[in-house]
Amino acid sequence: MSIKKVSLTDNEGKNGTSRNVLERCASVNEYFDISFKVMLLGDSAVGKTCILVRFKDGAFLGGNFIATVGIDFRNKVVTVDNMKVKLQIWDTAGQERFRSVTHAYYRDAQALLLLYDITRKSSFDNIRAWLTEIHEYAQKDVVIMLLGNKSDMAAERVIKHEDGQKLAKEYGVPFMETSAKTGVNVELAFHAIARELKHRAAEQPHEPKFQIHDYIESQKEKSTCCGGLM
Ligand SMILES: Nc1nc2c(ncn2[C@@H]2O[C@H](COP(=O)(O)OP(=O)(O)OP(=O)(O)O)[C@@H](O)[C@H]2O)c(=O)[nH]1
Repeated sequence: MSIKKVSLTDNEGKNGTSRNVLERCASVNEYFDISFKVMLLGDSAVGKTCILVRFKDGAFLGGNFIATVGIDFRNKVVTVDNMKVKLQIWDTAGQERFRSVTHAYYRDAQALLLLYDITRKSSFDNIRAWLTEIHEYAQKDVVIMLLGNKSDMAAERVIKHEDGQKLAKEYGVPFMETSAKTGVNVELAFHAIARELKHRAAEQPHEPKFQIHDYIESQKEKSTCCGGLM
């Protein structure tokens, strides 16, 4: 699989990425009605690339860990209420040395998936610092979702589900635990984001406001047992 981890370095700057983007845009011709940019953020090795690969290709990138260099993206079109919603999903490098590169992309994102690793406390402790960066660089109304990844690693867990929930509540953002390995809640996370963004963009005055928290709770069982998200 060719996704990982090479697109631009500190020295290449934004031009390297623009070229990359144009090449990819030319090759993407799947029909869509509306398009949004989503970014994956969080410490190195929390599983951002694996979550993206699971969602895009339905596969798990096991084996040796190779850190992302700079930033890369993949597109996926999902259907929301008969509307084709294209998610352009940016996978960022979690390593500190790439921060200045990734900051430049925050302001274009309509949604941010912020990940920690349930087996690594430091990745959870750093979530507050990530949220501070988000508030500094992202759009004010950006949709944020907190994900505790690697939920399949029950024996190594150090962050309780309730702790993730509590932190998310403090910041008023939706939360779920995911596993790129088993696929648990991965589709659901992206579908909830797509739905929230679509409703914001195409909201009718007479329609009740979309409630992302309620949607997630109502769909959780379906996504794990039957693969039938609505
Ligand atoms: N068991 C398990 N391992 C995972 C999961 N997600 C990722 N991993 C492993 O964790 C390591 C890091 O995953 P990546 O997706 O490369 O992490 P990343 O956040 O993209 O890292 P950077 O590119 O450095 O920012 C890899 O060895 C993956 O195989 C998961 O849900 N479960």
